[in-house]
Amino acid sequence: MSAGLHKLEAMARSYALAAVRADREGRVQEAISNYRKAIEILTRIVRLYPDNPLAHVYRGIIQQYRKRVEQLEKLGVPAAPTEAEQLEEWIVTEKPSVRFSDIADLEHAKQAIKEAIIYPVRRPDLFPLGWPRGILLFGPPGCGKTMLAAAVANEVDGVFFSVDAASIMSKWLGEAEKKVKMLFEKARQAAKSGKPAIIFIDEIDALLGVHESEVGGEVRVRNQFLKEMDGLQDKSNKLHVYVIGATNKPWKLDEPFIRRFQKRIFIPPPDRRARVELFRLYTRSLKLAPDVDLEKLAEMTEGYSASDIKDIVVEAHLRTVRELFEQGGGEGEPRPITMQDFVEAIRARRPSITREMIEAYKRWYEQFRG
Ligand SMILES: Nc1ncnc2c1ncn2[C@@H]1O[C@H](COP(=O)(O)OP(=O)(O)OP(=O)(O)O)[C@@H](O)[C@H]1O
Repeated sequence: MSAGLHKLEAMARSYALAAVRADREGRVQEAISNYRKAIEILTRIVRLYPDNPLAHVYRGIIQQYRKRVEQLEKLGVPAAPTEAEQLEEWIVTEKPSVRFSDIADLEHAKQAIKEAIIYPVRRPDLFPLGWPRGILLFGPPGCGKTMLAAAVANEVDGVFFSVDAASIMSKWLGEAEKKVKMLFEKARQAAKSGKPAIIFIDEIDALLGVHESEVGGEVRVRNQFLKEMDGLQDKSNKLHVYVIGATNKPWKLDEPFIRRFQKRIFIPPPDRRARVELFRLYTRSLKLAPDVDLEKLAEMTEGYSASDIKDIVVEAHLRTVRELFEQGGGEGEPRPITMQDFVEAIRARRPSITREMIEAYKRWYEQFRG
């Protein structure tokens, strides 16, 4: 008997037990939810393993649980959230406030994104051969991938759907596929109402999954995703739905996946000049002592990400605030931040990015330049 079947049966059993226990103890919502999960898994078992000798027993149990769920629902308890409502919880559709001008450096990435999204949104007539709908941002953590995606949505006055791939990979079999479908459906609806839709999927490599034992569940999520991407790319499709995927581990993506992201943009760690810009950006509203030399700080922070640099500035500033509370009772203003504050904040923090990481990104890019 397959390990997959065993695993499913064990899952079904544990939901069934939880459901019956909750039912017996009067916890109606919990009982309904566990019965439903047990039904879902048993249905899957029956579908995947129709020749299993216990299949007819499972069918009987499914019927029985369905009836019980109906009875419990009739007890007048508040309706459980619908599937659509549950699925909506993990999609963030906030309007981002970040703009390109808030992002230090990354000029080539900004330009590439303008050409891939902003120009086609504004003048689709200038792109008779079509344009890419999938854009992959890859590079070390904390260097602006999320910021860039949010800024694009803002610049085109679009609707921003931000999801984390790990949160799509729900532990309930089948649900992850539905989530992917629903995400694209919502984006298409938004685009039909006239606004460009930007789907941002962080850590997109997680969509490929790692647990092969889940009876093909992850393969189906991946296939659903590829199918949705193909739908967007269809030449006759004039809707402005774009998918921006971000990853720190592009080498985890397989070829069919990579192919759907026609545009691949490397988001590098900040170089010396960019680090000066970041220090300037983040110290803009702070009081600095005359000895603070931003060029020198940039020189000292090779290998630090943009996010690290922000944290260093926060820490240096915090030292002055801490002092004000510890020594001055919290009255008045903190003293200006000195070079020493920055140096100590840098010392207390390791750079997040190594030379080997950069080499690995470059090697990958050489192979899949887009
Ligand atoms: N180029 C940049 N200019 C200004 N601030 C930046 C830049 N890049 C990153 N930051 C700062 O670092 C934080 C984290 O950046 P962001 O979330 O965009 O990184 P990321 O590349 O998406 O990282 P991850 O892979 O960890 O999701 C931002 O909220 C911002 O404060």
